[in-house]
Amino acid sequence: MQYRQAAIEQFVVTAQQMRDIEGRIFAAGIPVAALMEKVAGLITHRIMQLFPISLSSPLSSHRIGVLVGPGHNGGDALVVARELHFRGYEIYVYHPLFKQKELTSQHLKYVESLGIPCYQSVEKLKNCDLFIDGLFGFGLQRAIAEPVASAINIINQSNKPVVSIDVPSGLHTDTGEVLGIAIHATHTLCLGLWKLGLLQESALEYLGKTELIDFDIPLADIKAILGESPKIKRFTTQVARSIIGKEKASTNSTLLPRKLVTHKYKEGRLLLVCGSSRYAGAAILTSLGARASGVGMLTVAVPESLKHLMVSKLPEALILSCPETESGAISQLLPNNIDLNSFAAIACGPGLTTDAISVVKQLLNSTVPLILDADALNILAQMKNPWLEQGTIDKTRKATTILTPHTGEFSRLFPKINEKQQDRIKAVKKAAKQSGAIVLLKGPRTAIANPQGEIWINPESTPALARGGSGDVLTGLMGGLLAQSISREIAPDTVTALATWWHSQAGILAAVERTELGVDAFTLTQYLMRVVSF
Ligand SMILES: NC(=O)C1=CN([C@@H]2O[C@H](COP(=O)(O)OP(=O)(O)OC[C@H]3O[C@@H](n4cnc5c(N)ncnc54)[C@H](O)[C@@H]3O)[C@@H](O)[C@H]2O)[C@@H](O)CC1
Ligand SMILES: [K+]
Repeated sequence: MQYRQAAIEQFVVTAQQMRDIEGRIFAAGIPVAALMEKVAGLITHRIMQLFPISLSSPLSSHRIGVLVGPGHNGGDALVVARELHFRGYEIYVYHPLFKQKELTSQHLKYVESLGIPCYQSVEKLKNCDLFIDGLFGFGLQRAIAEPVASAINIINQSNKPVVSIDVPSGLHTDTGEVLGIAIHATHTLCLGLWKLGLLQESALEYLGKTELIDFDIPLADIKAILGESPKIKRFTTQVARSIIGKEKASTNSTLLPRKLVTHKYKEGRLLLVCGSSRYAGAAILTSLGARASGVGMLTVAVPESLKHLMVSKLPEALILSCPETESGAISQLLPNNIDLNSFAAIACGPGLTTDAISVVKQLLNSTVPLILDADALNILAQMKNPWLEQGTIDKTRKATTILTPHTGEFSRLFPKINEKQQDRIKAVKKAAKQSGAIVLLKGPRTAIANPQGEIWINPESTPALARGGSGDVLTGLMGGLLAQSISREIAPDTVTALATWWHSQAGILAAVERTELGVDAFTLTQYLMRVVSF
């Protein structure tokens, strides 16, 4: 993949950043109208690919309703309307009574002069087969009012495909929040750079298939606004491949290829602390996740009653049987005389139950990179550890700490940060700053923040992963990758994002073959390796 394309797919902008970038290119000399022509030409081309006029079907199946708002989103839509008209599509325009921007108004005048029917009632478009939504883009400032609200409702009820230009009209460009009502698109063609709101969960059901239309904004202008190393990035497949590194010569910073001269301890030494007599399966799933990471040496600490089960399921792992509480949780790790600091990474939590409190305390005292998940997070929340509010967890521990909560665990850990707000990205950023840990907030668009405010967003996932045990697999996989990353100079937040991407891609792959109902957590572990055998 070209450098430009790879970079562009990672960048994420707010409406204001997009305005600032746009301001720079206009100031540099490109006329606004010229840019609109260029962008609309690219949109036209893409729509013709998605909805081609076939010679065998009558043209009437290509009646397109174009929804035109007052700003330049409406201007884009009018240029697309004009071009599709010339290419043989039957076009009908809806433009509610608005004071239009000058350029938009000129395009409307020309479209009308071509004899394209233009209406102020959306009812006139009821026979259209497809709609193009150019009501509002990143200039939407307030809730959508009548008559546009009713028009959007009618379009949504039509069950016809809708292609939204830039963002589905009605969504807030930054938070993805619905301002009154929003278009339910089947396709969103995002212009130039990914808008932050399209990565927020509140937007997901409105977006349909999303793609970026790159219109050649110079990288220098993007970097002038976002900085040399932008704070918020999408963790794309290309980023993942560059870290896994199968195709490159070993640079000491990729997982593959392995060095010819190596040994198991050099390839990561991981300790998993998981399971209880009540949740034995969690220990198995976590371990199978770790196995798929390729980690050199896996040690799993479980309550003694699980030892035989674990040995039978994971013959390659060293199983440490630990004394257990009456409830069947691990009571302590120490009697095994293990030196916690000899591990490259530790992952703790799945199936632990909250009775394993002394174990979590012991692990927090280690100086090894530590992932805390599931019950380890609940224990941490119960401990009301002041670190969580003083931004010092990593400094106090003297090693990286990664917290991987889902929504419920997040609100227990960080009760003062209201994650139920629309903006999960802001919430995870605050949590990382407040605790000093790397925080991963799970969901359909998992976000990972480090204490410096750098954020990775996983841009693709599947609801097939909304299933018990799926998170345990992630913890194991992440642990295995973290253990291998230590000698490879891969930043821990990048490893966290890589594990998230890998886990989602395995879910997507499994769901394609088995439907979204067929991806139980054990099956998921069987697909992990296939993600990287590209
Ligand atoms: N940023 C770029 O580089 C480019 C942007 N272009 C297009 O321009 C769009 C942005 O254009 P604009 O800034 O004109 O913004 P919009 O087209 O999103 O609309 C802004 C207009 O809507 C009005 N408005 C806002 N909220 C309203 C509401 N709730 N009810 C009624 N009226 C409301 C505003 O007063 C303003 O007139 C982008 O989304 C994209 O489609 C492209 O033409 C080319 C390149
Ligand atoms: K739109």
